[in-house]
Amino acid sequence: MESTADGADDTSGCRDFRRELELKQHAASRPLWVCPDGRIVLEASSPVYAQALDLLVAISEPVSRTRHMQEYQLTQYSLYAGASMGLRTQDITAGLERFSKCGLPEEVRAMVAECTERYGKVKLILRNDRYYIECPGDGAAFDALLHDAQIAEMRVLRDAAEEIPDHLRAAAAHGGGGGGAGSIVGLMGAAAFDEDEPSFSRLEHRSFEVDASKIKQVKERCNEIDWPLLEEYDFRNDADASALPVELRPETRVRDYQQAALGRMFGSHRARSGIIVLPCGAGKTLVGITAAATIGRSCLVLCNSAVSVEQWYQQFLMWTTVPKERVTKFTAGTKERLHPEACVLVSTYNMISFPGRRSKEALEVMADVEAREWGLLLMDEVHVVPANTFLTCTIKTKSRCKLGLTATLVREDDKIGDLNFLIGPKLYEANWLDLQAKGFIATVSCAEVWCPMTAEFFAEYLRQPVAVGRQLYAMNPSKFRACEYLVRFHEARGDKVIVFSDNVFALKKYAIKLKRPYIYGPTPQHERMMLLEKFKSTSEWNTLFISKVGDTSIDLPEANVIIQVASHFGARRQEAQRLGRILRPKARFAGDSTDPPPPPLSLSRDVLHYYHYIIIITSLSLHYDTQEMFYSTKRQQFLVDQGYAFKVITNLVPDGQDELLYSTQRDQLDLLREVLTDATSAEAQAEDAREAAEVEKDSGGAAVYGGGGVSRKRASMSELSGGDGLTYAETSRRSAPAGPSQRHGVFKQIDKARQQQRGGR
Ligand SMILES: Nc1ncnc2c1ncn2[C@@H]1O[C@H](COP(=O)(O)OP(=O)(O)OP(=O)(O)O)[C@@H](O)[C@H]1O
Repeated sequence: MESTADGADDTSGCRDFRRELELKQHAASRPLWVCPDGRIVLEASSPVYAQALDLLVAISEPVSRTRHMQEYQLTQYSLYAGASMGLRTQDITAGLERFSKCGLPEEVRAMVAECTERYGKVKLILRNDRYYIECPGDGAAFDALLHDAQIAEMRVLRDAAEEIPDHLRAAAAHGGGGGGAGSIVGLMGAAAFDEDEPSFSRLEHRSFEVDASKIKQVKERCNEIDWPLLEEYDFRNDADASALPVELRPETRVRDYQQAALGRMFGSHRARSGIIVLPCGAGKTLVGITAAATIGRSCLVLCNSAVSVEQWYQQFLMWTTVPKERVTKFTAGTKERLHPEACVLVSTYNMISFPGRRSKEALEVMADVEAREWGLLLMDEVHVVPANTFLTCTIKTKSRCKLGLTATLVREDDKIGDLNFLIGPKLYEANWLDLQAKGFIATVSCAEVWCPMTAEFFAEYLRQPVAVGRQLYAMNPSKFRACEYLVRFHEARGDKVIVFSDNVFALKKYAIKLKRPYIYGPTPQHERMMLLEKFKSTSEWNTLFISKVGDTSIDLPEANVIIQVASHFGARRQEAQRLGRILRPKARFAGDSTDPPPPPLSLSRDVLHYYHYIIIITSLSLHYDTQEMFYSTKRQQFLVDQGYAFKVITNLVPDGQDELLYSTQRDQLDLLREVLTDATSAEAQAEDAREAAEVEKDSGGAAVYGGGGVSRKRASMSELSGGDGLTYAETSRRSAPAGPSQRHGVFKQIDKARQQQRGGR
């Protein structure tokens, strides 16, 4: 490899760090490679893997977590999260130094220092309907904010004495406040009791009030001047909010990873706002409910769809002792008034942010929602909510603490940064493979089935416009036969199969030809319920064809096989969500049952296995990728990064399967004619439009199906994780962990210095 003087290799994007990093003694027993650009590689086989992982989860973003090697990236936000959990600069550098095979690069030290010294030092507190900025014990932060002209405009000037909150005033009376209330903005020197420190140490609580209607601007400005706000709620000392009578039921057992996630939220005996990331089916709902029960104040839950509202409602009653009358729903179909005392309200993002005219009942509920100071705002599936809807919800509701829950902290619309900004840092992210190994989520085999296009379809594919091309690969006879083969194979094993097709035309054709039921947007609710019930509880139908309405609003706990025949573009989240449909292990395998976790996958018939197939059309010659291969690779990226290896099956259907449909050339040509006539028909197009509208409605306007913006390039470790020697080398330009524009200032300065050095040579 040709590399430049500083080790950078411009052609491959790789860098050779040998000159910069020197191996330490006993390097082999240390698990980390820490690169000067903040990338960290962790060896999963190390005996101190678990300890090193704990540190990395707290301070970095996972990029790729394959079975043997994992890659992480230090970012501004990840270090912010670490600092907000109480990790000090020296804790982080000492931890990295201890586990690193080489001396810690100066750049990394500088970045850790710069980010952690400032983050977590400025807090935004809601108290008695007023927002305060507090800088406990940090005079530099306080001075910087106090002297900032833009923040000065958003301050609220009141009488200084009024500024001191009751609990601090009481503390001051008992403990003797240090310093005096000095400035016109109510500078306080009151002492506070910190539960973290049993010695009752006194902290200087410098604070001032800011305009509640300008919170977004205040946050933005604080970010700009590098003093980001941390939202923390001292719920134990909140005498103003009435208590919610809620406790977890004695039989509720919170799993260890759920506890670990909650530990990150409540580590300082206060509630930190932020995001918890757990795989689908790992029990985010119980995590949210436990957080609500811990805070014990009014809680507003926002979800994506009415189906999720119902699930949250039921689970609140199932896991906790909260009186039924204290839990209400607010959806298009159910508009219950809030309990006048502390309560739980479950609603959708759309209901809260709806800009149009509302019914009288809805107006009344909304007035209650807006008037109340919520102890906790729980936001489910935060990664899918459109940025504006999200912003409106956070502005319309006043909450002391916000918790976002998600399975996939990836978006195709480049808005992930907004979540950090509007909710808070990521508090915890579970490792999918660890939960799989413990039996909490199912062990799934993933495979990409490659089917070469038949010659006649390929000739048309090259000639036809893109939209028709899509129908040609969705309806290709070789794909159809692969699907039919898999359906029959798995049905014969007693499996329950879901076939996903985003292409309505193909969905109907497949289902009708194979004589299996299908559900798509226009399927009436009662028919959906009937079909799902039959699928779940009888052996009459073991395969169900579903369009993308199944991504968000249909609960399919019985399925253990997913086959994907046609998908829209390259949304990584959608892929993960679909896999999530089968991740919930069936009762006998769940990690909290007394049964042992499932054995490693084999094809024995007495064990329930989970399969995720993606059938894609390849070009005849395999000399170039079809568009479908291109998008499929992009879609898999997230799962590959979670450690899933996709096996490639190139010869799925054995010879002599003549009983499969479209086995003769005549049948195939008939199909081609049918596709060419129907695919371009106005009816097919109208159908697609109806489907899109239906999905939009079901998901509460939250469907984000990404496309473009993809570049093919050699990626990091996920390249190595493709099954059977295949490399998965595509990554989204937008999702690349540390592109130049996302890099921290320290790295930018270093890059600039390097460029200047090079220029000078
Ligand atoms: N601690 C626990 N003990 C027993 N069962 C649990 C526990 N936590 C979660 N579950 C069960 O696991 C299943 C999945 O939980 P939940 O629906 O909250 O998952 P999720 O993470 O929200 O998944 P998705 O993203 O697919 O909605 C549910 O049946 C739930 O009751």
